[in-house]
Amino acid sequence: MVKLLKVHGSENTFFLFDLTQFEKQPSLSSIAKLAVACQKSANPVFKNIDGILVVTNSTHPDCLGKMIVINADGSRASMCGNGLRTVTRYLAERYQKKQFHVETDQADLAVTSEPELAPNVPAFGVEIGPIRFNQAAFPFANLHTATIQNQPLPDLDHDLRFSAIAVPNPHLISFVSKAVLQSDRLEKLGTRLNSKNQYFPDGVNVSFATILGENRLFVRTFERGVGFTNACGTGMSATSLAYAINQSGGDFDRLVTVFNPGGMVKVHAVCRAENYQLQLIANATTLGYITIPTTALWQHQFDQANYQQTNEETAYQAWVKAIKN
Ligand SMILES: N[C@@H](CCC[C@H](N)C(=O)O)C(=O)O
Repeated sequence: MVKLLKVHGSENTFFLFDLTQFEKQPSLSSIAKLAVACQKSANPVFKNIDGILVVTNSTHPDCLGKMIVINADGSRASMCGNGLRTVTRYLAERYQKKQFHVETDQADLAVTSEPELAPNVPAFGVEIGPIRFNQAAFPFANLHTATIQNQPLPDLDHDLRFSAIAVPNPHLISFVSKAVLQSDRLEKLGTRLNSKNQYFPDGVNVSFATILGENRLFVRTFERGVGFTNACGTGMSATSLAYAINQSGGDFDRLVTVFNPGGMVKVHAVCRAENYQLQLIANATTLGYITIPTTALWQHQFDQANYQQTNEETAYQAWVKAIKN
């Protein structure tokens, strides 16, 4: 029997798949096929997940585990901010620790347990990084610039300004009006840059943000490998950094509140001597526990799964209602 957790951070929903339960490790390609099969499933527990968070042991000092991110379309992502909070919760509960590191594709990231957002709404804080601005980190091409920092890109759009920040997964960010946010421009640009194109050959996560007030943003993201998502943790972190850089001529230390279609997160963006640091703080909700016979899982026979829901979503939705009022 295989165990999976269904989890979310700001309604960015994943299966958390702990590979330490297997004697013989399944391949990442079989997990990528599983992610794709979930999208095609008619079973509401399986369809519409944003990806699979693979958890394995880490050999790195201080790291309680390693996270590998598989997007909904089976592609691999170097990082996932909302996902990392749920992995942090899983490891924190398993090892009874409040502060540790998690190994990710490009860095061992510091994570912490944070005070609950409301009763039964557990919260965690995760470091987001490494942070890069150079063209090779994305990569991007044919845009006639080495970095993209709050500037027009006429090849992509006739009047928007863009910033590009890799954390380390790639993000293209634009601060827009409410009218632009509500238009189809994000979908069109996200679709274009995540299809075969000459500008972002590996695709890019595209976020449109509106400024609601000082240190208050709303961010919507069209994700690489997924499409529209309720929330993108790395996207909101990169957008908060772009906001802080554009709003500040020198040192900054900002706690930015970021609303998104799935809820709200806080991002602590710090710059000391041009050294940027980001911490993302928000919920890590366990929606339920799945058990499924091993053969059924790999043959994508999801009707054989048993799903035990928790009562955490009710508490989370009550919290979302309260923050909107
Ligand atoms: N939703 C995630 C980011 C997931 C990865 C992204 N789709 C990519 O390919 O870079 C988040 O919360 O950060």
